[in-house]
Amino acid sequence: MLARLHEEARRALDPVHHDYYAGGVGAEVVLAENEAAFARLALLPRVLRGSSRRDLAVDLPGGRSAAPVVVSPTAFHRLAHPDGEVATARAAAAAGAVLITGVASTTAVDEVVAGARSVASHPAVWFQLYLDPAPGVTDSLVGRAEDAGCGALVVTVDSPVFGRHTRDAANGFHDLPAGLAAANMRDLPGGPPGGTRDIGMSADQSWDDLRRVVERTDLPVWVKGVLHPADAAEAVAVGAAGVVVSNHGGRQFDVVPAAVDALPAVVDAVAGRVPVLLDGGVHGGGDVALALALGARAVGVGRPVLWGLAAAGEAGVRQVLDSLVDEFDHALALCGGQRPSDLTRDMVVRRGAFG
Ligand SMILES: Cc1cc2nc3c(=O)[nH]c(=O)nc-3n(C[C@H](O)[C@H](O)[C@H](O)COP(=O)(O)O)c2cc1C
Ligand SMILES: O=C(O)C(=O)c1ccccc1
Repeated sequence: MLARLHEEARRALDPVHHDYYAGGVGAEVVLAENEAAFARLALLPRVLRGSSRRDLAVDLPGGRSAAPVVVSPTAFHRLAHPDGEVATARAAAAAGAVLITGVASTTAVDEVVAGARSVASHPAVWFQLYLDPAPGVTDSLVGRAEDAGCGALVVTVDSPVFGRHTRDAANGFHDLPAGLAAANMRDLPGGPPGGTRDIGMSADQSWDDLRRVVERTDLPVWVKGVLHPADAAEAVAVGAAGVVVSNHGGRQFDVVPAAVDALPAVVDAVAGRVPVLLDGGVHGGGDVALALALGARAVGVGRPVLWGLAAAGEAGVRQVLDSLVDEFDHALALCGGQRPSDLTRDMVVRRGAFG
């Protein structure tokens, strides 16, 4: 299903935009590893203890998700489809999935939330942002997310500098086409009147800057892009509500481990104090089950959502989410589980190294 939608998306997209979505940094080692690492793992099902009445819902700081699959933040959805982030938001809300909408969206966050609300009364939409070098810009973005009705903030910390996307450099893709803009970056302090500020990233950001955000908002703050267990502990110490284990889909640094390989140590460091999400390389319900068994409360999907959006707009995103959830439900049944928390680490083995 996902492979077919990716093929349809490839046909629908400008090849340069397809490369932007699909690509990674360096030799794209990490991009490939994220999926390959799942394929190296296997599940040992438990038997004679399941149920035909399965409950997939998970409660997270910032909202409930009907299943442990959320939409990871990805940039520029109107490159994929004219309905852009509104289509994504409607599909996520209809599926009951948490949507993490990004600062780099081509639709302003209040319109994204309005899209979600047009199909569900209490959709969970979270806002992803970077720590801008100008604190006033970060504060304005947080205010926009709060005013829009977002349920949580997700601060991405794996981008002290922007990743060097190999395919974009080869294709000369650096700017959005005319008519599209990073809508959340309009009319910010220090920005051009009526125009958009560049999305700010800085190698000078510190845990103090993150703490400042935590202290200035009532929203739960997730920290996205953690791989080192000590950083996960630091995130908890500054008041993060949750941690997202992620290597940005292989788009930042090509020398890091696969996300799922970094997950267990982070789960151990956090020691149940906050929930842990994982994204990167999830492309089937079995991957969802593996990540949950290793301690993730839920997983995020980035590119699969973009493929659904490019292939068939809102209906395509819905197909991606529904098929992942349906596959996960089937996997849970085959593992003798009734709810996501029935998947435990003792059920995961390394393929070829069991016993
Ligand atoms: C085209 C694209 C744009 C992305 N933009 C952002 C972003 O603006 N902020 C962010 O935190 N992560 C961003 N990501 C990373 C995703 O949130 C997520 O970590 C990654 O895509 C997960 O891997 P997957 O695509 O294998 O599911 C982006 C990923 C892609 C593919
Ligand atoms: O492309 C990305 O991975 C990404 O994170 C991003 C960040 C800011 C603007 C555009 C994309």
